[in-house]
Amino acid sequence: MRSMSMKLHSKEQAKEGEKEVKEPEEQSVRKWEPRVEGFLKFLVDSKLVYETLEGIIDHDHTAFACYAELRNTGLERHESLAKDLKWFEEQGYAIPVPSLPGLTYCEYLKEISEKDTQAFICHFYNIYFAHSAGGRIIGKKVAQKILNNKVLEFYKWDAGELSQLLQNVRDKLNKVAEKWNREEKNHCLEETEKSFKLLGNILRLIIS
Ligand code: HEM
Repeated sequence: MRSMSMKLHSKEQAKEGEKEVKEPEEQSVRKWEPRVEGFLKFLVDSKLVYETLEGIIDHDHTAFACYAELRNTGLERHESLAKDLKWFEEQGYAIPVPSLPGLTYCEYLKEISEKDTQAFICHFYNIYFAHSAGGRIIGKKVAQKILNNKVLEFYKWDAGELSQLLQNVRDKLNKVAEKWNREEKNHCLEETEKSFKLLGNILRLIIS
């Protein structure tokens, strides 16, 4: 899954990226000119996506037992995002309602979680791992440019060393995928592009 994702990065986003820059969020983060309003839209939509994802994982699905293996990984983000939004509110910012990119992604996640485990797992991987890699770079740059270097809860992992948390999840995902045949594995990989598109639309809110 990792190599599939790395190929879909632009050359400006990551060294291993292969895509030419076409969309604004594919430019180097150094060139971004974020504003708090856009960043808040991004945080609100991200909270909705993590809430949806974590709700699906926590819900008892008898037909999709593998989701239960992905509970309590320490990567969960919706509570930290709730704290960050509360902080912005206390600073006097108006918190926007969720916008189309977040709503669209959530609808899609709910839909595939019920009928397409392989696709759902691809999104699970990309959402958490994108945030821990590029997401942290973005968080740092945005904080430098518009938040006086404040480190938001979204970018802190209290459950343990991040590299170890990620490794545990990689192991769990590999265990889940061991049970799939080649066709199912390919189907999971093919979903990567969709995940880039949907997450890219949410990222773009930062510079909207
Ligand atoms: C501005 C946008 C982005 C930037 C700057 C960025 C940057 C990066 C960087 C620097 C890495 C680390 C490569 C390494 O290990 O050396 C990475 C990894 C990764 N990114 Fe992104 N990325 C962005 C957007 C995305 C999006 C939209 C997705 C998926 C929907 C994504 C998914 C991933 C994944 C899955 C990894 C691999 C993590 C792992 O398994 O270790 N990234 N990204």
